[in-house]
Amino acid sequence: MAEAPVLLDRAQVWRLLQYADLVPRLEVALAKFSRRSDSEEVVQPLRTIIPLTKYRGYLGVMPAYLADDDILCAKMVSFYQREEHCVLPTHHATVLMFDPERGNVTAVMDGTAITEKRTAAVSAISAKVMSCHIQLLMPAQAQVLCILGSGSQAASHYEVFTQMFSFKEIRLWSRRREKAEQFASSVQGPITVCSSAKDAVQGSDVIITVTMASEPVLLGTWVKPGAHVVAVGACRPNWRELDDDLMRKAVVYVDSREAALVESGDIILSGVTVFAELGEVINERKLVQSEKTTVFKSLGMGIQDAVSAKLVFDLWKSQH
Ligand SMILES: NC(=O)C1=CN([C@@H]2O[C@H](COP(=O)(O)OP(=O)(O)OC[C@H]3O[C@@H](n4cnc5c(N)ncnc54)[C@H](O)[C@@H]3O)[C@@H](O)[C@H]2O)C=CC1
Ligand SMILES: O=C([O-])C1=[NH+]CCC1
Repeated sequence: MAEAPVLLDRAQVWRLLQYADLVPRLEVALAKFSRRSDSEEVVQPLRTIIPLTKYRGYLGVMPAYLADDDILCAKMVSFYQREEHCVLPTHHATVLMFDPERGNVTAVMDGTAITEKRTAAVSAISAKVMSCHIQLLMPAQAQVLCILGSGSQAASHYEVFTQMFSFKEIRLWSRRREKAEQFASSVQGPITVCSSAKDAVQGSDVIITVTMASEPVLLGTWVKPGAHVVAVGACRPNWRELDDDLMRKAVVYVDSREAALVESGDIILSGVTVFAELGEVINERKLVQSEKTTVFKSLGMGIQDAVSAKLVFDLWKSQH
């Protein structure tokens, strides 16, 4: 009989998952993913999405297998478009880890914390990894960071971007100003709440969009040439966060080409061509066009959850 799975709640996952450990593992996983071609080393089907139309929600199922690392994992994530004043969370996720040899479940853990931290870490990698190459995706003298949205992803992005980079100024805009003010008063650092997205964006070097919007919240005319945009929301083929103008003038990077062409409204509806996967840049198969405005369109991948969950589980085992 297999042992009962270990159960790890949000607080345990949050405590164990530290960016300093997570970022290098995600870089390796992104690189492996973009070398996948016909290999069985990384198996990650497109996620299955079940629409929950009457609740304006979706359930995503995200399995992944990394053969060399012996990681077999599946995340289930639900997400909802809530009314502006609704206080219910918009995302819930659970991760199951399996023993790939025997097939039994070894751990069941909170996947919401994993989703928050791994997404933010990958966004930071889009800025950091490319700045390790001679060409910079992130402007070399980046001084102003702008965050549009003030929810869970805004918080994790704020955390990792302030740990990994030194911005002189951080601007925050949210459609509900009081939420942005609450957020700003809960963190340390040079943060200013802006009254409009345009005010927050103009002159910013790095712009992160972390909203549940389905229409553009970021317009190309506001964006400083050469800025780096990290587009994290809009994960449905008919949702947008960025307008056509921005998409068409930027060089576009993604986490997964297959997913981008099926799930990203910003890419599908603007008709732009994806220049590279982030993993292709890490593998030095694609260069970064530093003088141009760049967009990293993130959708989230099962392998990111898998390496994060493995890290959490290994740390938990080492302490028990
Ligand atoms: N790329 C990835 O790997 C992942 C992407 N996401 C996406 O990131 C985005 C943010 O997620 P969370 O912070 O967890 O959500 P959240 O619900 O905690 O925060 C959402 C923020 O968007 C704002 N917002 C909602 N509707 C808006 C609209 N129409 N216009 C402007 N702002 C609006 C809210 O006021 C709030 O500030 C979502 O689109 C989510 O699906 C989430 C997880 C992983
Ligand atoms: O990767 C992920 O978990 C998600 N991407 C968009 C919503 C949830």
